[in-house]
Amino acid sequence: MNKDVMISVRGVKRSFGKLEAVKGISFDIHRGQVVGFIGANGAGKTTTMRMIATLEMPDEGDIYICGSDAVDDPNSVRSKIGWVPDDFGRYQNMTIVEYLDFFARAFDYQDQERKNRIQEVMDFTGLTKLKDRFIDKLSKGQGQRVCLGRALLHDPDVLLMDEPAAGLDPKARMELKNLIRILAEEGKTIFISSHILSELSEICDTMIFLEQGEVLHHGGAEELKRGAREGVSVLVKILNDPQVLENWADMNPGISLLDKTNKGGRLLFEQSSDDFLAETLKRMINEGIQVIEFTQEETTLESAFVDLLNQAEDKELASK
Ligand SMILES: Nc1ncnc2c1ncn2[C@@H]1O[C@H](COP(=O)(O)OP(=O)(O)OP(=O)(O)O)[C@@H](O)[C@H]1O
Repeated sequence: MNKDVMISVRGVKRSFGKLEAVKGISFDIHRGQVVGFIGANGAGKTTTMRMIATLEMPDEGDIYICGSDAVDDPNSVRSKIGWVPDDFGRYQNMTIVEYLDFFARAFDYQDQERKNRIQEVMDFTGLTKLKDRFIDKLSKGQGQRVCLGRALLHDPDVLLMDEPAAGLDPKARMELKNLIRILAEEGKTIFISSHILSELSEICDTMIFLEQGEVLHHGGAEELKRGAREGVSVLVKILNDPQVLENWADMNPGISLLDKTNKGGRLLFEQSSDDFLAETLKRMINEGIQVIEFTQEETTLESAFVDLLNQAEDKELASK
């Protein structure tokens, strides 16, 4: 196997009773990459992450972390990964420093080396000032930093983060993003799940989209936007009844209504050339539509994702 492949998932399946949560997915993640794992609720993200973290066994398929087999050699895998779950067990009457000390001992750090490592991790995650606070009394963001700190104690090459930004306020999200950026610069391979697309696109090199247990897309944000839809979306506001715009789009091949708004709607033009747009606008006006706004929209990651889902649904319907 290529030495640069840090996470390799090959034909992995996992069912719970009759429910096929993960349906034979495959992907590779390379050294130093920050990869977003995106999908709706129930898409199978946590199940996949838990299998990579050796907390769940696949029914079929293989998972390798830095070349070690997650099924046959889970202990070796555990020493190479840092697992940041979406929440963690908050023991009572235990301070942050005691908590980190417990795990540092489990990782076999001795004496001064242990103290130094805990201090480094607390400095990095901004926990030094809070070190004597009880972990069951921390805010969501502080708790998330403790989770990250614990995951970093043994200096793993691979970091798996399940919904790390969920429930954080904007400042805490920004701080988390900065920490992820620094870790990526240090060469760590980071795999992060989330439903928040735009947020991940800022920090991820590539994204893997999961839908009902299958990989729909694996690539960069720009690639996704390009591949999602041909043509261009235009927001049109009119003075007439919005129904007029829908009727007009129905009669014009190559133009369709993406969605209605209270003042018009978003149209999809199959051709995106400026000439075609200018010609169409002229024709709309000549045909009695009182256009007050005509704005070409950039494809957002969210709309690209929705288009991708629609395309997948259309394909499924066509195959039935
Ligand atoms: N232990 C389990 N027993 C039964 N069903 C499960 C179990 N774990 C997950 N599932 C089901 O498997 C599917 C995938 O769940 P999973 O938690 O992996 O999705 P997810 O993409 O992480 O969703 P979310 O964003 O809501 O966390 C869901 O339908 C879920 O109900």
